[in-house]
Amino acid sequence: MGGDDRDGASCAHSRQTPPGGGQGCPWPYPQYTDTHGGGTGTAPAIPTAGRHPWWGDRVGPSLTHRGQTPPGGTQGCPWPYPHSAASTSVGAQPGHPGPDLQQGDLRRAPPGSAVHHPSSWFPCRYFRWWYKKTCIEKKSAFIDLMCAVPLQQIYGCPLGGIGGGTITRGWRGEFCRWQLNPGKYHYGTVIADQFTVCLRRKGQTVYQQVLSVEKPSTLQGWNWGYCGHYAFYHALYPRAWTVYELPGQNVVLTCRQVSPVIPHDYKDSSLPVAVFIWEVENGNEEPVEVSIMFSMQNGMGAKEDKSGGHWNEPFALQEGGERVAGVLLHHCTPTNPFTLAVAAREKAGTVVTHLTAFDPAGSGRDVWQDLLQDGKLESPTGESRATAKGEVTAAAVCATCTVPARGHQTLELALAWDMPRVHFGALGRRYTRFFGSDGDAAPALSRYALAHYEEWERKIDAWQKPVLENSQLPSWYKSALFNELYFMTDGGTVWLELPHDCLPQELQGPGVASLSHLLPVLREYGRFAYLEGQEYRMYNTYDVHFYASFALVMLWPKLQISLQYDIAVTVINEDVEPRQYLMSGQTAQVKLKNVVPHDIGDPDDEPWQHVNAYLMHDTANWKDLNLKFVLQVYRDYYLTHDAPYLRDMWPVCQAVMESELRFDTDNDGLIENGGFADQTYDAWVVNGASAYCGGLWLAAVRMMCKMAEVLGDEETQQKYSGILQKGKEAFERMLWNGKYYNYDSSGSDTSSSIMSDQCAGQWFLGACGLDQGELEVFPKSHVISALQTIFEKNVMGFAGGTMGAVNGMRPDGVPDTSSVQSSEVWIGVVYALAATMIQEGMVQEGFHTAEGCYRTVWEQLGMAFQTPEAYCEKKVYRSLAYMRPLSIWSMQLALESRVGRAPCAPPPSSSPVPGGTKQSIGDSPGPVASAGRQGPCPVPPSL
Ligand SMILES: C[C@H](CCC(=O)O)[C@H]1CC[C@H]2[C@@H]3CC[C@@H]4C[C@H](O[C@@H]5O[C@H](CO)[C@@H](O)[C@H](O)[C@H]5O)CC[C@]4(C)[C@H]3CC[C@]12C
Repeated sequence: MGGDDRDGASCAHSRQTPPGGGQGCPWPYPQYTDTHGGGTGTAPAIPTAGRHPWWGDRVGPSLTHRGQTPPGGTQGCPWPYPHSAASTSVGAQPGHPGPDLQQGDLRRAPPGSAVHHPSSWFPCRYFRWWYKKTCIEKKSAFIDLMCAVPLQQIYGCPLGGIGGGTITRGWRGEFCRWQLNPGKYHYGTVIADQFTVCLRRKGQTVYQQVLSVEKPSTLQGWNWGYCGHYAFYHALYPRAWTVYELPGQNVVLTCRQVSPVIPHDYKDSSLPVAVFIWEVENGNEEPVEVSIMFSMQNGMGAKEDKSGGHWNEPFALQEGGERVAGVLLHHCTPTNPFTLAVAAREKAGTVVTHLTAFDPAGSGRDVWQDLLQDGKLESPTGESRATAKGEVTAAAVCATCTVPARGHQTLELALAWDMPRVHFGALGRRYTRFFGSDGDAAPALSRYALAHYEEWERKIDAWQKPVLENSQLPSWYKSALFNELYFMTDGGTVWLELPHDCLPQELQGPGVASLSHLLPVLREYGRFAYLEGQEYRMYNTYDVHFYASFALVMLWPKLQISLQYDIAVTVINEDVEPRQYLMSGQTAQVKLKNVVPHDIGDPDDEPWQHVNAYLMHDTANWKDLNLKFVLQVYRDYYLTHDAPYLRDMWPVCQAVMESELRFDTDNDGLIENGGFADQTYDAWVVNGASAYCGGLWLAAVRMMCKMAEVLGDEETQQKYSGILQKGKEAFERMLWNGKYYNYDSSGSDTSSSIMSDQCAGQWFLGACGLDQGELEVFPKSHVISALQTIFEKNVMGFAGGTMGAVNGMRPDGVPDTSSVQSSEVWIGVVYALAATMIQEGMVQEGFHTAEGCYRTVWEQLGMAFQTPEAYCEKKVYRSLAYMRPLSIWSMQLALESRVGRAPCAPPPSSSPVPGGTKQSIGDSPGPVASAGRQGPCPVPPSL
C-alpha cells in the first residue's frame, strides 16, 4: 500500500514559510483570492482576537492569505475552468476559533450607552425572554445572544439547489455545515464522509488514501493525513473544484462539485442534489486502475444519528439509457425523516460497487481491506438491519475505471437528499412537484443529477462567462459576485410548493382576494424564504432583503415576485396578539394592518402564519419598511415588466404610503424619525428628518408618481407630486449642509455625522432610471458631493481605505461611536454604496470601496462562505452568514445599466484610487455583458 509518507508536522511547518517564495512547492499556500493574477501577493496577515463589548470575541487567528497563482496557473486542471475563484491550498493552517470567551456577555454595555436610557433594561428583559424560550418552551431563540455560533474559518461552497436544504463542504473537503431542516443549522464535520482513492497497477494496489488532511480518532484503520500541500481548492459558486496530486504516483485527480443553481430556472434549481465529477489524469506510461470511494454516515453528525432505527439499502436505477447505482441511507427520525442517496454513474468501462453498511465509530478496517484487496467493494445484496439506539451507521459507494497510459478518464458520483416535508406549515418542498413527496425520490434525484449536470454546467458557464471573461472587471469582483450567492441556498433557504387543492390559512382572508395573481404566482413558482442570517433566524427580514433583493430579482425574478406577494398578504392581515418589546419594554400588538412586517417569521415557529419574529422593537413604527416595499415594487416592475404584478401591488403601495404619512408629523412633505432606532440600523438612534429614511421616503414618493403615471391614476399622481415638491424642499433645507446630507435634523452631537448609506434612496432611483432629468429628486451635484465626501471620509479615512466604508463618520474624520452600529462596516451597505457610486459615474471609487470589504472578509478574516453583517476596524464581527451582502448584485446591475453609455474601465485590482475623485466622474463602463437579467436594459411598457 502506498500513501503519503510526509508527516503532519512537516506540512504544518512548510505552511508558514514559503520555500523559495512558494514557487517550488505545489500550491503551498492558503489563498482566498483569484488565481488569475489579480491577487496581492501580500505577506500572511494573522489578525489577533478582538472582543466586542456586547457579543464577545469572535475572531481568532485567521488564515494567511496570498494572491498567488498556483504553478502553471490552473493548468493542472485539464478542462476549461474559470479562474476567478476563491481558492486556497488544502494544506493551509486551519483557522482556530477564538478563545472561549463569554459570547454575548450581557453585563457589558456598549460604549455610549446611557445608564438611564430605557433600553438599559434590555439585558434583563432579553434574558427573561431567552430563558423562557429556550429553557421552558425548549425552542431556539431567533437571535441567541447567550450562545453564538463559534467562528470556524473552514467553509467552502455549499452543496444543493435552492430551498431543498444544503450541506456545506469545507475548503479542505470536509462535510461540515448541515441545513437539512430549513433554517436550523448543525455545525460539525462528519468524519466518515470522505472520498478515498485507490490506485492499482498490474493487478496490485499501489496507493490507497483518504483525501483528507484529518487524523481522526475513529476509523483509524484508514490511511488519513493526506498532505494538503498537494491539493488546491477553488470555489466559484455554484461550483468548486479541488486538484489533488497523488505524491509519487504521477496521477492528478480533480474533483469538481456542481450544484444546480441556475438563473431563471425554476425546476432544476430546486433540487437537493450535487454531483462530484472526478477527472483522472494518468501521467504514466502504463495504465492505472482508479477507484474513488465515497463514504457517508447515515445522518449529519447530530445526536439523532444515534437515535436508532436508521438503515441502508443498495439501489440501482436505469432510465432513459442512464444507469446509476449506489446506497440509500434512510434516516428515520420521528420528524422530518429523510433519505440520502450516494450514487455513481455506471457506464461502459466504469464499475460501481458498494458497501451497504459499516460502523463509522469503529476502526473501519473491514472497509479499508475490502477496497484494498481489489479496488472494489463487496457489494452485498439486501438491506442492512436498522441501527440500535446509540449506534451509528454509514455506507460507501465506489466507482472504478481504468485510465490508459498518458490518458484521462472521468468518474461521476452524486449525493441527493430527499426530505419532502419541513417542520412548519403543511406544504412540501418545491422539488416534490417534479419528484413526488412520498420520500422515495432519492434514487430518481441522483439519476437525474448525473444525467443533467453537463447541461447545468453549460448553463452556468453561459451565465458566468461574460463576467469572467470581461478583462475590465477585477478578479476579486468576479469571485465576490458569484461566491456571495452561496447565501441564496445556504441562508436557511426554503422553497415550498403550494398545491392546487390546499390553501394555507393566511391566504384565506377576505383582503387577499384583491391580489388577483397571488395564487397563480404562488402555485406556479412556489413560496420562497431565506433567513436574515444563519445567526439571526428570521425569514425574509424585509429591511435587509431590500438590499439583497437585487440578486433575487436579477436571477430568479419570479421568486422575488412571489416573495412580494407574500409580503403584500401580510400587509393586508393583522395579528392582534399583544406582546412586550425588548428594547422599550412597551406592549403592543404583533402586527398592524397596512404596515410591512419586519420578517415573515421564525423557522422554529410557523413562518407566514406568525410574522414578526423580531421582538427587539415594535416595527410598526419603523420608518423604512413600508418605503422599501414601494421601492421594490417599482424596481421589480422596471426589471421584469410584470404588469399584473404592478396592478396587484398598487393598492398595497397606496395603503402602506397612507400609513407612512402619519410619520410626517409637521406636514412638510417629509417624514420624521421617532427618536429611537426605528429603521434597519436598529441600534442607531435617529431623530427628526433624516438622510436615510427621508431619502428613502422621497424616492418612494417619486416611485408612487411614476407608478400612478404608468397605471393612469391621475389623482394619486397629483397627490404624490405635491408631496414630492414640498418634501424635496424640506429635505434640502433641513439636511443639506453644503457637502453632504446630515445624519438627522435633531441638532444632537452626532446629527452632522456622515452616513455611508445616506444615498440609499438615490441608489434605488438610479437602479430604475428615475434619477435623471427634470424630475430628479436629489440634485445631481448634491449626490456627487455626498458620495465624494463618503469616499473621502468613510472609505479612505477609515482603516487606510482598505476596509470599505464605516457606517458613520464624524466630519473631523473620527468614526461616530455614539452607537455600536455607527462604528461598524456593513458589507451589504458597502456593496450598495459601491453600486450607487457606479451609477453616478464614480466607477473607480465604487470598485475601491467594495474591494475593501471583499478582501477583509474573504482574505483577511477568512470568512469565506459566511460573510457577516458587520465588522469593526479591530477584527470584531457580528452575525455570521448574513443576507445583506447579496446586494453586490446591484453593482452588477449598475454596470449592466451603463452599457450603451460611453465605455469605462474599473480599476485593475488593488490599483490606488487617484487622489481626487473628480477625474472619474463621467467615466462610464465598458461593455459589461449581462450576467443577471435576460435581455437588454429594460424600458417598461406603459399599461
Ligand atoms: C440594548 C442595546 C442598547 C443598550 C443601550 O442603548 O443602552 C443594544 C445595542 C446593540 C444592540 C444589538 C445590535 C446588533 C443586533 C441587531 C439585531 O437586529 C437585526 O439586525 C440588523 C442590523 O444589523 C437589522 O437591520 C435587522 O432588522 C435586525 O433584525 C438585534 C439584536 C442585536 C444583537 C442588538 C441587541 C440590542 C443591543 C445590544
